Amino acid sequence: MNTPAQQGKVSVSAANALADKQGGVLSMADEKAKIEVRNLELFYGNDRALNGIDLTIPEKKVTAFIGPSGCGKSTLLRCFNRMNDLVDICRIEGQILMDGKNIYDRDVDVAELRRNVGMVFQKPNPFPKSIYENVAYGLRLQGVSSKRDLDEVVERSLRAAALWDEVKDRLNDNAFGMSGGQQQRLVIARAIAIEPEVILLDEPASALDPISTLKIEELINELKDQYTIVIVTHNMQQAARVSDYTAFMYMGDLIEFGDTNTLFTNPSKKQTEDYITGRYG
Ligand SMILES: Nc1ncnc2c1ncn2[C@@H]1O[C@H](COP(=O)(O)OP(=O)(O)OP(=O)(O)O)[C@@H](O)[C@H]1O
Repeated sequence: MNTPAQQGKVSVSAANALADKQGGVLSMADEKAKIEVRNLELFYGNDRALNGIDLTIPEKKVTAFIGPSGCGKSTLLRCFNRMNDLVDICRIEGQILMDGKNIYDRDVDVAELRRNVGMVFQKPNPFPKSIYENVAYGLRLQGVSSKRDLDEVVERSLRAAALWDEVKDRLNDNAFGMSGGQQQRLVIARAIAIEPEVILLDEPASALDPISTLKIEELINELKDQYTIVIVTHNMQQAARVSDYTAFMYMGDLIEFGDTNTLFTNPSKKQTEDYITGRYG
């Protein structure tokens, strides 16, 4: 159950975020599993980047991956929509179940998987098209051509991405004319437009100014009622502010996973404590 504070606006500081969450300790026992990672090993050539990860990502919650540079956060995230398939030297062992089905089974349609699992990267990557066409892009690919249907989805997606009011009068302008923060919300609107169930965010705010970062964090908080969200972040305060659950990784291992509040205030492993108190990383 979310606390009222979690359902409301995201606090500005990590301290407040954690204070807001007091009394609302979450338990995986109450969650529905969306993604189950089972004994996942991942190799780049002969180098092992993930060492037998076991982890369950809960449905319609925000899960953050934290840990020092190179510990495997992005690598693990990219397994969830099989982005690593694009890396020739990458090989995986183990399983990733989404709604109980192994997404690495031979009969899985990878294009369909990627429609269902949207991804947003560190650097906003709008297409060199109008704001409208960026959001309509995925639908057009699916063969939707009715202007009324497209208009409706474009507006709904831009509203969901908290961007509609800022752009409704310039939908035909090129997306490159938007600020970085607006571009990132546009990319999120583009992802939402094709109605994925899972949204992967790989350091979505690290290239943005503090105000744009706050908007993205508020947006994440609003989207989690509808989507399962997994976010990689270097910023521990951000993880504390936006996530319900946090996974701490170190050198390809999952060291600790649990309720964000507990992980940041009462970690069970010394390595987690050392990291969150800034002793390394
Ligand atoms: N395409 C690739 N080819 C070879 N090795 C890779 C590739 N991508 C990542 N690695 C290696 O895998 C390990 C994990 O990298 P990854 O980018 O997943 O870590 P990370 O925790 O996300 O780091 P950062 O926070 O710096 O982004 C690192 O040793 C990295 O060098």
